[in-house]
Amino acid sequence: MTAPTTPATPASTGTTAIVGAGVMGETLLSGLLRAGRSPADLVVGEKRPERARELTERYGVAVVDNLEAARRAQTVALVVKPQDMGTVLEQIAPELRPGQLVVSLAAGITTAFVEALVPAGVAVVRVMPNTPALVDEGMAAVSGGTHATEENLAEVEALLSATGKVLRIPEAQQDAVTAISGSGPAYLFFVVESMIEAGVHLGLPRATATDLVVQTVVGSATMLRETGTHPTVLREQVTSPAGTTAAALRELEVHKVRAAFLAAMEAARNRSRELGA
Ligand SMILES: NC(=O)C1=CN([C@@H]2O[C@H](COP(=O)(O)OP(=O)(O)OC[C@H]3O[C@@H](n4cnc5c(N)ncnc54)[C@H](O)[C@@H]3O)[C@@H](O)[C@H]2O)C=CC1
Ligand SMILES: O=C(O)[C@@H]1CCC=N1
Repeated sequence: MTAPTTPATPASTGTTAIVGAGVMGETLLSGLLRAGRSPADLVVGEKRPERARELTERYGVAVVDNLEAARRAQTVALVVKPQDMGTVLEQIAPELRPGQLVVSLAAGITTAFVEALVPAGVAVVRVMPNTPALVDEGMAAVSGGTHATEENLAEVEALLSATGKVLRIPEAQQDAVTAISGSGPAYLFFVVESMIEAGVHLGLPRATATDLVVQTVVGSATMLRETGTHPTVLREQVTSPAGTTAAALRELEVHKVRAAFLAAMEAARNRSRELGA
């Protein structure tokens, strides 16, 4: 039996800055607040003024310019698009000082890229999170850069374990991890959408089809986690000889769904590499 992950309260690590408060930045921010961090210990850098106002109203956090965020913080989490990382690092570099920790959550961006743009003595950690962190069911993978210490990695793990499970991995695996757990929620939502549409096609009301699909996904995911049983075994348990499931699975094979997942995840891994090149 695998125990569900219990969100932990992050250790007190001084002020944390979140630069880039879009989907993932807000996910991190709200998770830290749910885990008991005080809004006074958090500071946000966000370039869209209307978004900045929204975050201050919703969470009571200070939104300041990026330089000020870097000045105030001990740990700076960068949650902008990979294409914006160079600009943001160049903006904040004058305020970064030895002993600070920079955490990049951007797909593809390597610790070497970040290290080349920050002063010597600034530690760098790379993270690939995912959006289920919004409901404390996130999956984050963490890799240390050249100068990251055990203490730096432990701090980032504590920050992220507030919103789900955390794995420490070699950085060489980060692009593949991005293709699995980083982008993975989108594949599952796509499957859910497809199943709901199919239910509607079979004549069910949309609301009924949605309830059936969502609970089936939650129940199946809970079985996987709580029993620890291999998915093949669980699938076989549903598949009666010459039954309905066998008929459906044959169609999934005919339509090459397995091959499609392999191609899709290779494409995501390759795109992650390109973003970091
Ligand atoms: N959305 C997701 O599921 C995941 C996203 N990520 C990574 O998180 C990062 C952000 O992604 P999203 O949140 O989806 O994008 P987003 O577009 O929702 O958020 C990016 C935010 O950064 C702000 N921004 C851009 N330039 C800025 C600057 N110079 N200073 C301050 N703020 C600036 C934008 O206004 C925006 O609010 C990306 O690097 C992505 O690879 C990683 C894992 C999952
Ligand atoms: O689509 C993207 O590039 C980001 C990284 C992983 C999930 N979303």
